[in-house]
Amino acid sequence: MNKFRFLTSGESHGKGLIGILEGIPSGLSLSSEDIDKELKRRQMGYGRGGRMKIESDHAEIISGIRWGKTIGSPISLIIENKDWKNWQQGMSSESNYEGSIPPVTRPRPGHADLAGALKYGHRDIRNILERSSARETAMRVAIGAIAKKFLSEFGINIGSYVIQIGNLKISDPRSQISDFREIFKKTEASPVRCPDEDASKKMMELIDTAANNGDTLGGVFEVIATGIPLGLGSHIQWDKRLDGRLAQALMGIQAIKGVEIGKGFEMAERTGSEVMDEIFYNGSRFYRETNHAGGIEGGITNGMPVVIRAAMKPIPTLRKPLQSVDIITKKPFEAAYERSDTCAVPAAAVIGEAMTAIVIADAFLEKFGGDSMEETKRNFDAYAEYLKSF
Ligand SMILES: Cc1cc2nc3c(=O)[nH]c(=O)nc-3n(C[C@H](O)[C@H](O)[C@H](O)COP(=O)(O)O)c2cc1C
Ligand SMILES: C=C(O[C@@H]1CC(C(=O)O)=C[C@@H](OP(=O)(O)O)[C@H]1O)C(=O)O
Repeated sequence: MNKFRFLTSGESHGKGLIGILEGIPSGLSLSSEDIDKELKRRQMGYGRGGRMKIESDHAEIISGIRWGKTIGSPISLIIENKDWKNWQQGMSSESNYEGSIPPVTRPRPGHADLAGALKYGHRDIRNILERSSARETAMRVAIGAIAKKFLSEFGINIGSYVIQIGNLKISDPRSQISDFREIFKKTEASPVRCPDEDASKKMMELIDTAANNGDTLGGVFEVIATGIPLGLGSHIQWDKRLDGRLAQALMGIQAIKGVEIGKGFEMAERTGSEVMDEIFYNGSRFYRETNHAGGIEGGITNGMPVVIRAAMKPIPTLRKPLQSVDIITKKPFEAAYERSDTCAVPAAAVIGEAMTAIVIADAFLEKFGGDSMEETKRNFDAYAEYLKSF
């Protein structure tokens, strides 16, 4: 990733999150409302725990935007952690507060706790869990919102929906409703971000049952990017392939354990004649009648919508005790529980959209990037003309 670069910093219960991004051309209209509406979508979703009642995320724009437009310099953002007020001493950078809260010495299975403490030489696991927390994804969604706004200027839109919670799967919504806008509208109306109304209710019941049993759930979501021009990514080197770049970006979300493009794993059990998308020509352009490939062949977009699925494991912190060993006493204990999400697949889907937008914006800038929006549009329009005349 190089045309669109970003870094985040910030601990879950620290003062806040910081993000710096570079690569957005000058002249893109952008406001903090554009970003906050995506932050709000990430915070909603049935199954979240007590922390989401404390936070109400807002991105403050620190640099890179003047009078509502990008100026071409790096954009930096801050999102405050409202929970910080409860942690001012425990998370202070000042040495005189050392020891003001007891160290965390009990590693939670399924978290970075044990491996992180051993690797970084910490006897207080808080030094690991604060950064491994998915709180950091709020900033990724803020940065993704900027990527989305940029892409929307070129007719590219990115949405998502949940297709599975625990073992409850819905059949592919794209096989029933052909208009993506309709699928996304139904999704936004569902507390679990699932376009199937009946399944949404059953998914909420499953989440309630898991919570009552002190247990947690994972699931699967799908991200769709429409309006994608043919020719993003490349076959010429492993790290330029767009499918590989998307897989890394999605897998880089906390608790995501599987990613597939198009029919993905299902392709492995079918014959070639069942899953290749045949090519047709209608007198003015090449087209496909199917999209099993999920819009990418040979690492290059082929003009069809890009379709990505990601599988999320169940939330690792459970009210039901799990066996672990204290890193100081070396004695077994049953993990204590304070608060946690029961299921965060709906939120992960919104984060998946953001990561997809970031990767696609990067590939888009590689192909069409100018220093200003005007120049980028000129490059894009010239390419569209070239494709028409091919
Ligand atoms: C939106 C979101 C919310 C999450 N909330 C929690 C939570 O409340 N409690 C928890 O134990 N894990 C939660 N997780 C998962 C952990 O962050 C993740 O499992 C952990 O950092 C270990 O990383 P890994 O699962 O990728 O190995 C959440 C993940 C996401 C994406
Ligand atoms: C704070 C967020 O998610 C958190 C991710 C998380 C984890 O372990 O990943 C644990 C929980 O935090 P806490 O331990 O403070 O209750 C979640 O609420 C967020 O999404 O903004």
